[in-house]
Order: sequence, then structure tokens, then C-alpha cells
Amino acid sequence: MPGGSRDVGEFAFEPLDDLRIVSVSEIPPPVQLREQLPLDAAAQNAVRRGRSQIRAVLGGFDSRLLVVVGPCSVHDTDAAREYAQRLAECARRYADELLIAMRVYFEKPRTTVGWKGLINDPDLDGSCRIGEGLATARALLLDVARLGLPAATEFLDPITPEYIVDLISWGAIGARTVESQVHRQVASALSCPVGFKNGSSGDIAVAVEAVLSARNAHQFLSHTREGRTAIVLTSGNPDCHIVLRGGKNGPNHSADHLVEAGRLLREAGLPERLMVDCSHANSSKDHRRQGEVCEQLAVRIAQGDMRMMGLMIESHLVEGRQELGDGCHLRHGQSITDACIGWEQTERLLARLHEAAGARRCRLAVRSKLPV
Ligand SMILES: O=C[C@H](O)[C@H](O)COP(=O)(O)O
Ligand SMILES: C=C(OP(=O)(O)O)C(=O)O
Repeated sequence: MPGGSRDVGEFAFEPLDDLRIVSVSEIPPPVQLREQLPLDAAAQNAVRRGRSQIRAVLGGFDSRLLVVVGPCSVHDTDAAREYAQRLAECARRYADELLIAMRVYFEKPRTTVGWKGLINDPDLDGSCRIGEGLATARALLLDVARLGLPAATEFLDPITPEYIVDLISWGAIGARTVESQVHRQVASALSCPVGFKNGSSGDIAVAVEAVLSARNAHQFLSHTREGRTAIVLTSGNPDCHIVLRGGKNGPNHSADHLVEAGRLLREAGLPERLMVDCSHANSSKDHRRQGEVCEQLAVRIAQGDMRMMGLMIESHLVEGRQELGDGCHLRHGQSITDACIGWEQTERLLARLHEAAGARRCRLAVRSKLPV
């Protein structure tokens, strides 16, 4: 045969689908998990309060600074609960100037391959018991909400939100998926505010385009809460913004970058309000640099920069990162994905941001002759 292709007779009995599917295992639909782990009144109030306060910060009606802070990923729920308790105390202490939300990240987008997060592989051993992972994630989110702490997470798999979104106050669409229509559609359906990271190349325009897309109504294929395939019609999500996280050409947290991002937002008819991620390419993936980035941003916030409505910091109980290995000998409270700053430095940075946000509020009050 020309081109070396096989004669039809040779593969007449070859199946036409499932050629690469090894197994398919059903898991309970979202409605079942929601019934097993329902929100009590305290958790409901925390999520409602978290979302409405974040919306107010985003809209500029609340002059506080939103700080999304916490582990790169959750792999040990005991350590995450301990972190949440400590952070809830800081959230109360600094509530006059900071609105603190905890990074409770269960889904990790990988550059190539690697552990994909607690929902995908809760036993950290490649067994990928995703049903267990969803239940473990929901149980942790309930405890975080009961502490009165707003939870922030990245939405990666389009099926995951129905299992947990009622417990999320702020969602992220990451640098690797910001250009994906599927993710923009999901964001248009989410009931919480959503931050779109700039692309991993550093392209800010794609994040602005994502905000424009997610603000619109969409119709797309998804699943019902009962697990059936359906067409979903959304009304669009007005509570979206961009997040500057740096890119292949380096950081993008400088004053010039913020001016450029502001220009792109203005030209798109969007409010000039954005979040800056102190980690990822803005710290050149070196957790020790997050402190310097945060300090530079704090200075500009204290000088009255109103573009920055929020900051993101990757932090855990223990500084640095560790290899997952066989998952049996892990140090308590240390990241197994990106390196994080430790708890003591986190407290120092929160105190510094509290001071900076307070200085900004005073400047604004003086400018508009309001009582300080
Ligand atoms: O935030 C976490 C990581 O930066 C992201 O998941 C990519 O990780 P990787 O480049 O190690 O795969
Ligand atoms: C993966 C993350 O970020 P980014 O999409 O910016 O790489 C993250 O915040 O965990």
C-alpha cells in the first residue's frame, strides 16, 4: 500500500473507540457529596460574607486590601487545618485593613507531569481515588468556612466546581488555562469572584480577554448536579479581575507593568483593579523573593496606589518545599509543590501589609476629606 498504510483486512476487527482507555470508574455525583457534607449556618454565613466582601473590595466600595495567602497546594489536611486556625486569628487581628482569604488549592496544573493535587490523588501514591479526594476537599473546606475564613482555590477540572463551589469565596483560573474557552465558560458560571492569571508567557492581554469573556453569557456542555450531561446557560460573572504573576520574560509587578495592565483594562472598558501575585514568575519561583516583592508592593500601596485591590502569597507552616518521594516520610506543614514562605515570615508580611493598607486608607481619606 502507498505510504506503508495497512490493508483494510488487517485491522477490520480493530475496535473504533476505547483504544486507550484502561478503565472507567464511576464516582458519586455532586448532589450526593453535598448531601453527605452539607453547609451548616456558620459555613453558609462565612461564604456569603467572604464573597460579598471580596466583591466590595473589587468594586472599590471597601478600601481594604484582599490578601489571598496559603499553601501552594494542600496535601495534608491536618497541616491545612492548623494553618487555617493560625490564619483565622490573623484575619481577625487585621480585619480593619485586610481581607484575608486562605489559599486552599486542591488542583495543580502541571507544566508536564507531576502530582496533580489532593482531589486527583488524595493518597499521594498514584492511586488517584478522585471520589475520596473530592470528599476530603469538601470536608476541609467546611472546617475552613466554620472558622469564618474565606477559601480561595484554583478551578482546573470543569467537573470539580459542582462538588465544592458552594464553599469557595474566590476562584482562580491559572496561567496555563487562562486562554481556554472551557475555563472562561466555567468562570462565567461560578457564583464567586474569579481572578484570571496572566498567561505563563507573561501575556497580560489574554487575562483581560478572559475577564471580558467570563463577564458574558455562555451556553456550553456540562453536567447537572445529579451527574447527567446537560447544556448550561450562564448569565456571566461580573466579579472577575486579572492577576499579575510574571511570565517567561520575568516579573510583572513593577510600577510600569501596573500602568500597562491599567491601560489594557481601561481600553477594554474594565475597572483598573487587579491583584498581584508575589509568587510564581514574580518571585522567579524562589520563595525567598516573595518578601522583597511584597515589600515593594507595600511601599506603593502605602503611597496610595489604588490599582492593587489584592495580593497573593504562597505560604505554609514550614518554609521551602520537599520532594513527595513515596509520600511516607513527609515533613509536617511543608509544601510538596512550589516552595512557600514559612509561618513567621507570613505573619511579618501580613503585619506590613496591614500597615500599608492603613496608610493608603488615610491618604484616600485626606484626599477626599473623609474622617480617617
Ligand atoms: O503553583 C504551582 C506550580 O507552579 C504549578 O502547578 C506548575 O508546577 P510545575 O511547573 O512544577 O509542574
Ligand atoms: C499554579 C498556580 O499559579 P499560576 O497559574 O500562576 O502558575 C497557583 O497559583 O497555584
